[in-house]
Amino acid sequence: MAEVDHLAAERATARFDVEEMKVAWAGSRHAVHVADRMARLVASDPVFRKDNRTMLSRKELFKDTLRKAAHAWKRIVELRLTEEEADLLRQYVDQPGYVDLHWGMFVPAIKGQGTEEQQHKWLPLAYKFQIIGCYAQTELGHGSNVQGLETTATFDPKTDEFVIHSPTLTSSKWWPGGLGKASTHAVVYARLITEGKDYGIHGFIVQLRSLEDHSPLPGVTLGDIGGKFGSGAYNSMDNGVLRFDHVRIPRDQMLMRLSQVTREGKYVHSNVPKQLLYGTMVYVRQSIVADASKALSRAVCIAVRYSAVRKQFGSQDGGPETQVLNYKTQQSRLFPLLASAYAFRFVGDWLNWLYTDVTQKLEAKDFSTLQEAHACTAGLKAVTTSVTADAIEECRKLCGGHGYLNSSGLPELFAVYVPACTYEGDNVVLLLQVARILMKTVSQLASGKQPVGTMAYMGKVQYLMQCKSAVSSAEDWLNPDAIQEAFEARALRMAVNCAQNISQAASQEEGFYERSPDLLEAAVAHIQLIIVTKFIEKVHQEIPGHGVKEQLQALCNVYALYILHKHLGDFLATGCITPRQGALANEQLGKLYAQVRPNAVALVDAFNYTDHYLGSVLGRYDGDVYPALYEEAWKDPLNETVVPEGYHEYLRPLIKQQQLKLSRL
Ligand SMILES: CCCCC/C=C\C/C=C\C/C=C\C/C=C\C/C=C\CC/C=C/C(=O)SCCNC(=O)CCNC(=O)[C@H](O)C(C)(C)COP(=O)(O)OP(=O)(O)OC[C@H]1O[C@@H](n2cnc3c(N)ncnc32)[C@H](O)[C@@H]1OP(=O)(O)O
Ligand SMILES: Cc1cc2nc3c(=O)[nH]c(=O)nc-3n(C[C@H](O)[C@H](O)[C@H](O)COP(=O)(O)OP(=O)(O)OC[C@H]3O[C@@H](n4cnc5c(N)ncnc54)[C@H](O)[C@@H]3O)c2cc1C
Repeated sequence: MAEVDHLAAERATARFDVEEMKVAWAGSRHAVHVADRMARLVASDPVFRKDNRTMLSRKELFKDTLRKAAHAWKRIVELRLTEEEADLLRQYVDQPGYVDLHWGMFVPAIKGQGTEEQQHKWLPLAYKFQIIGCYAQTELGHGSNVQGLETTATFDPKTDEFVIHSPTLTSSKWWPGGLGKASTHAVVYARLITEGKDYGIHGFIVQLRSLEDHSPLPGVTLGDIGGKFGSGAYNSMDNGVLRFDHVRIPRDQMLMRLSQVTREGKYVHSNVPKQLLYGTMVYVRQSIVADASKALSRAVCIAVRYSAVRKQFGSQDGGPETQVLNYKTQQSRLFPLLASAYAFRFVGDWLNWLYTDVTQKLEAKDFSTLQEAHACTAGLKAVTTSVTADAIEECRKLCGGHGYLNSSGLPELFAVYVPACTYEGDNVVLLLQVARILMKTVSQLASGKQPVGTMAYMGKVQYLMQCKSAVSSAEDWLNPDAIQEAFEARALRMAVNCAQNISQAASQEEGFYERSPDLLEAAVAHIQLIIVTKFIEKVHQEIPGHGVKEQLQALCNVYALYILHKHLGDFLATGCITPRQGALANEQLGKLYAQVRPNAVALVDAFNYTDHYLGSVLGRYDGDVYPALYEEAWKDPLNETVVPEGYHEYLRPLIKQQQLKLSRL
């Protein structure tokens, strides 16, 4: 706790119990406690220092990442941390590195696609870090189009081996995190060829480097693909390039849970949907949604605290200046982002539940919810990451000039976060997947097939296509049914409009292609409906703690009405609401901002972030921003000497030359 609390007055105006809000945010009292312990463990350990990160060279940064990963592992073993604790500890270390891919994709790929025997063999090695793995799918020539990958795995029945080969330059694996320098093994996705036939993409466990001296194995060419956007940020990760020259692996290193190749070379596909091959991506997409709320809440925490400290204008008569947080424009830019952080947190929890439920059904050979899992993970990943990336940049602007300093933490957060819009599926490509499923659902309505899950609202097509909102005052927009109906009608009407337009094209495929910009918007409307619905459902639950439910209710309304205001064109064009009702929603939004204002600092305190994790002089818990900014500036390597290096070579001769010229005049 800080000695001087410059934000004490702000904290005193909160109308709710912050400790209970921490529980609502984290999910349980236990979750608050564990997260708190792990965050403090990391913050108090000098090895995990990160304030100098943006000043390190790429090589220094990479070595620092290796050091932190090794130290984190040492602490996890020494303290016998549980899986939950270890995950949190790694999260608070807050530096992307090979371990993210080892635990986040390599292990899940083996768990999801390996047979029991394969799991038995490989997982214990991975769990103890006797091998380090990555996920090598994307190639130089293809990322989005997984079916277009070119690497081959040709079965050789003579030796009972697969021959892994990169036939072209574009078949080089390109991007996998951890591949460039750290991994000893990879799950490699390649075209399976046996008995002269190409059976498409399958996963294979391939050793890449020696376990003795880390040198690449014969036939394997490996390296890092080069520096990436921003200083520090994702440059701690060794995204890599990999080529194979007829590398042989035993047949049993093909991941054989979904399909097998027999000793004789026969291809056998189990009676399961082939899309299960994409299971690891589905798993990571749902975790990315949970991460979006973390990244967004960090940015919002910094911007809210700083906006409460920063004062500008309003004191002509010598009185106090205005806190920038009191400007209505600051509130209308910032509070929807605060509400979005909470909205993404709750939809992330729900998505995690859905994922677990679908996984259990898959175990029981029930594949009926696979499409729902794909649509929800793809769509929510796309919307939450796009919003979060834009929001971090907005928070930087909300912090004025100081937001542009590395010490604000925002440039690095933006640089590290923005590739989330691309990795694990480009957001446009993923939204088009959602749109395809929407079009399929609309086309099935005529046959009387009742849509289920998050598409169930489409079953009310007769009503939703013609309903008119009953809102007649600003307060009417506080009724969740009014919000729900408007969002459902907008999403359905946009989808039906697209379907009608597509049906007029020469073919379904051509219509889909021509109408894809509209389809993207329809997919976004559907996903926003899911987020709003899950927030409303959350607020309907019993939520303990003085004032907590009321605050969440207000944030839920802010989120919904902000989306309505921002996409008013959709709501009006589809005739769901009138211009007057749109204006009433905006009026209510202004009232909600006033309600949020006294609670704003406490609402970001509820995220319970340590100053170490926030990594921002502007977002400090104690609000003592100016001395920290001043002190931080002097730490820059440029300030190590009063006269800069290069003065004698470049500045002095220039100045002297000009002086000489002037003296001649
Ligand atoms: C200050 C800061 C300091 C540091 C801070 C530190 C941290 C910052 C904070 C946060 C960081 C954030 C997150 C971190 C967490 C994790 C991320 C870590 C690292 C990132 C690693 C990245 C890895 C990767 O990118 S791996 C590669 C991913 N690649 C892709 O996603 C490729 C995308 N393409 C596809 O998925 C597919 O090709 C396609 C687009 C879906 C098309 O597939 P195709 O087979 O061609 O199918 P279609 O013909 O379109 O469809 C056929 C049929 O299948 C259905 N389908 C498709 N996919 C699925 C599926 N997954 N599941 C189920 N069904 C599916 C489709 O609907 C269709 O069905 P139908 O036949 O019924 O119509
Ligand atoms: C930081 C980072 C980490 C990564 N880590 C890994 C990893 O660990 N393992 C791994 O295998 N891969 C990894 N990747 C690769 C990543 O998964 C791909 O870059 C991603 O899936 C996008 O594919 P692409 O690069 O082929 O983009 P492209 O598909 O080439 O996209 C280019 C443009 O084309 C558009 N586009 C493409 N197809 C369509 C379409 N059908 N309709 C309309 N527009 C379209 C896209 O919207 C985009 O604007 C990583 C990438 C990054 C940036």
